[in-house]
Amino acid sequence: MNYKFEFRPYQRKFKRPLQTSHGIWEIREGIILRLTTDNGKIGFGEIAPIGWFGSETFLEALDYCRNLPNVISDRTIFSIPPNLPACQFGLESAWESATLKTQFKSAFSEDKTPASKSNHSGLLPGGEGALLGRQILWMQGYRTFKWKIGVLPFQRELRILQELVLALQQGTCDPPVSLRLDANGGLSLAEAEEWLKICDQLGGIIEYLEQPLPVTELQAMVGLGPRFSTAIALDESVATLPQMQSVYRQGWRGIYVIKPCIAGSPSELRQFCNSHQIDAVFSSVFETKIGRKMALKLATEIKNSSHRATGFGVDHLLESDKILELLW
Ligand SMILES: O=C(O)CCC(=O)c1ccccc1C(=O)O
Ligand SMILES: [Mg+2]
Repeated sequence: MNYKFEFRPYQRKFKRPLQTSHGIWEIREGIILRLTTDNGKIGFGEIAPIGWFGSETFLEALDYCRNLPNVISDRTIFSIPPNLPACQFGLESAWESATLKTQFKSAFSEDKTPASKSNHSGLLPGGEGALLGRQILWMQGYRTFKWKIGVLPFQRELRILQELVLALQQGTCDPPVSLRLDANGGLSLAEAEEWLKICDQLGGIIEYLEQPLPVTELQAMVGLGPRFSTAIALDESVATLPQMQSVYRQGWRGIYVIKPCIAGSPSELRQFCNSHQIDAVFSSVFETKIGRKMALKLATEIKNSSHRATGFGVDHLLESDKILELLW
């Protein structure tokens, strides 16, 4: 089968530049794809790379799209090289929605009811902003939160954490409130041990510490696991499917944060997750609703991921993606 291939680059600003231990992020750039079948069916997809996280860069993805012909075949879609995982995701998801028997009602609509918020983790603003951010996200229905650490000096972050935890512990809640800490690979081993000790003392409210050490320190993270009761989740270390396969082979049986939009081919991701009993948390890369729809579909299909909140509570950090409707 052949498909007409069209693409539109987009830019979306963060309301406030996002600070992680990798640096500052001001604008999310991505590409919306549209495939049209011979009989007029349309499918949308999204390429939302994060170069600093281990996928191709936006420019590499753009270059790939610019070099594709106006008409492509199944062979093109299923032979994208592994160094372009966000392109694999974008094209294959556009293909899936164009060839699906029942088409999505609208590529641009999504579920925004408050009830759905409690299944998502809300990403708190960095630093002190987390405290006000928690109040707002709480009122919106979030009960799982994530906060970035390794950004400010340790003592300051510790004081904010203590306040945050006190606020979260007020009143009772079913299911219980939980907080995830994400270091984005920015801690030293000694700092990671310090944070894990503190987490252990907080009585179970910390669901996990995410990517404490850099990608190169897998064995050290494996070694931390049994020494603390707070769980460790890998994120940067499992950015793409080949990385997931590699850390699985190396014995990682802790949590995998899966960002479908940069992981690679959706069908290969389904296959990997359904053939290994991995503890998965699905997470956003600040994609638009186009990429999110496919990412959440995967999260639902992959059975063993159901008990943990998914990390898609991020829209409050970005300008609206309404402009998408004007692309075509
Ligand atoms: O996972 C979440 O809850 C929110 C998404 C998130 O934190 C994130 C979004 C884009 C790039 C990196 C990360 C990260 O988890 O480090
Ligand atoms: Mg992370």
